[in-house]
Amino acid sequence: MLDQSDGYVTEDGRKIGSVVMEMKNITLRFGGVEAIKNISFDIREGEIRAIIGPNGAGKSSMLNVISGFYVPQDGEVWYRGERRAPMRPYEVARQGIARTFQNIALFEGMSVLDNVMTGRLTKMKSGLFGQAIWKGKAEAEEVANREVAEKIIDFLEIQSIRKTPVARLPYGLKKRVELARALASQPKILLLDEPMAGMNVEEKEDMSRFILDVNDEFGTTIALIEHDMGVVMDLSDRVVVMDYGKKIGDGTPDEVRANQDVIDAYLGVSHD
Ligand SMILES: Nc1ncnc2c1ncn2[C@@H]1O[C@H](COP(=O)(O)OP(=O)(O)OP(=O)(O)O)[C@@H](O)[C@H]1O
Repeated sequence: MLDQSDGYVTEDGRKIGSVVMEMKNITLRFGGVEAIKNISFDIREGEIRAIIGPNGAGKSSMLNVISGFYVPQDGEVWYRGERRAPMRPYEVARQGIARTFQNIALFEGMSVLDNVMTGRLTKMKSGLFGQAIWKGKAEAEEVANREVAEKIIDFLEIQSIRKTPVARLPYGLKKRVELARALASQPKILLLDEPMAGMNVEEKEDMSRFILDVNDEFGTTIALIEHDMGVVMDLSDRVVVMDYGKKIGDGTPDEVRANQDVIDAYLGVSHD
C-alpha cells in the first residue's frame, strides 16, 4: 500500500498530493438493502482514483454519496480537512466537485457550446437582479465564461461541432460533450460515472486519453466508477474494489489485480 502522507511522484512524473477527500465508515441503506457497508477510503489531490466492482456492488451509490445526491445513514465525508455537513448537490458543486452521469444528461436541443456554457452556471456571480441593474458587469462575465467554454471545447477537440445540436451527435461525442460541460466549472474534483459504458474500443481509447490529458493539463483530481476492470487499470493511480456493498480491495492496479478476493468477485465466486 502507498502510505506517503504528503504525496509522491508517479512513474510518469505526475505529482500526487496529500489527501483531499476522505470517506470514513460510510454506510448507506435503501430500506432493507445495505448498498454500502462501512466503507472507508481516501482520494489524493491530483490522482486518478477508480471505484470498480461487478453489477450492483454499490459503485453508483458511492459516487452519489460523494456528489451529495445521497446522505449516508452512517459515516463521515471529509473534504479539504473539514467534515462536510450534509449538503445539496448544488452546494457540493459550488465546492468544486463536478460530475458526469452514466445516462447522458445533456440538453439535446441545444448546441454543444450552449451545453458547455451551462457548466459555468455554478460560477456565475451576477444574479438576475444584478444583471438587470448592471448590464456591463453581466456582459463581461458572459464573455469570460464563453472564453473558458471555448478553451475547453478546443482542448477536447470538439471545435468542429460547437454549433451542432447535441441530439445529432453520436454517442461517443455526446460523452465528450458531457465531459466538457463538467470541466467548464473548472472543478477541483471531477466525478465520472462509467465514462466508457456503451462505447466501442476506439471511443474508449479516446475517452481514456482525454481523461489522462485533463488530469495532466489542469491537475484535476479524478474519481471514476466503472464495472469493466480492464479499462481503468491503465488509467488509474489507485483503485477501490467493491462487491455486495463491501470494500474488498484498495491499492495500486497491480495490488488489486493480485488480490484473491477481487479475482473471485470478478469470476463470480459466491460469497457468504
Ligand atoms: N434508489 C435505490 N433504491 C433502492 N435500492 C437501490 C437504489 N439504488 C441502488 N439500490 C440498490 O443498492 C445496491 C447497489 O446498487 P448500485 O447501483 O450502487 O450498484 P453499482 O455497483 O453501481 O451497479 P451497476 O454497475 O449495475 O450500476 C443494489 O442492490 C441496488 O439494487
